[in-house]
Amino acid sequence: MDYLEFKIKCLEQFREILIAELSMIGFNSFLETEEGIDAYTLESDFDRTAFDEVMDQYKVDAEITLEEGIMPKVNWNEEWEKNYDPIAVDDLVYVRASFHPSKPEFKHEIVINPKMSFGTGHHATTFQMLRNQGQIDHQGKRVLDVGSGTGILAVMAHLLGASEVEAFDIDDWCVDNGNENFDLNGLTTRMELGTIREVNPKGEFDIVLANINKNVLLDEMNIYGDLLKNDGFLLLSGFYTQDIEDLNECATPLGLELIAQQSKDNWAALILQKKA
Ligand SMILES: C[S@@+](CC[C@H](N)C(=O)[O-])C[C@H]1O[C@@H](n2cnc3c(N)ncnc32)[C@H](O)[C@@H]1O
Repeated sequence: MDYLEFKIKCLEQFREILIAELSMIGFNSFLETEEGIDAYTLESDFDRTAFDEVMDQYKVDAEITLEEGIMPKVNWNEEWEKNYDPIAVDDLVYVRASFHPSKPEFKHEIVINPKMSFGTGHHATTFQMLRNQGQIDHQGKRVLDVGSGTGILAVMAHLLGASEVEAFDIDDWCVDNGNENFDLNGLTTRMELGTIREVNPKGEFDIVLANINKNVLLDEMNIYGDLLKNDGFLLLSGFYTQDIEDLNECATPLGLELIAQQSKDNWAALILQKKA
């Protein structure tokens, strides 16, 4: 898959609207730069007419100048080999890429080819989510993974014996990558695209996993609570240690009781349990 790259110089106050307009015509990644934005789209998704229309509309007011190119083909395996070492979470699980040798001495092993998605176990949030999953009985349980990224937590749930795992993410690059990782780890479930409101998961879950960010978690906490069975577990991360209180204040009135908390590199992770 080739990605097209557009380096768009523009006035600062037009960045946001240009990102919104380009998102609507299929661009899926943006980098804000000193001079404007770099925008990326899959070559196969690119609609030249729609793009030219957006540029024409804002060209004068936003003082746009444009440079267009194809993102150099990346040899992902080489990139990963340079940047991605395997990682062990305690003695629970060994996370590696497909080009790393296996380590049979670990109880569980996850193979993640992360491409551009978040979730290799190196970040303190993912690491602690995996560790907390290891504390919870997943055997025969129904698990929901919100903001699944590479799919690493969904894979962990599967390895820990979950009978059903549902996963979704708002980023379609993650969905493609997540499904590749599900294939690599023997999960037949498919990652879906969207927010929890759009995906609208059905039925109740024993475990809900959500490593996203403070604002999304606060906004969606009542939905997680509604989706949980009584005594079910909600595992959260993606926020700083100083935000634990805010998260807990939002969770408590929903009947979600904080039963464990930890921090690593100032990133927090919580285990909450739904009480009847
Ligand atoms: C911090 S990463 C976590 C990825 C993985 N679950 C892990 O633990 O490593 C957060 C993920 O949530 C996704 N995301 C952000 N907002 C979201 C939302 N409202 N609903 C679903 N996914 C969201 C992002 O695209 C990203 O892949």
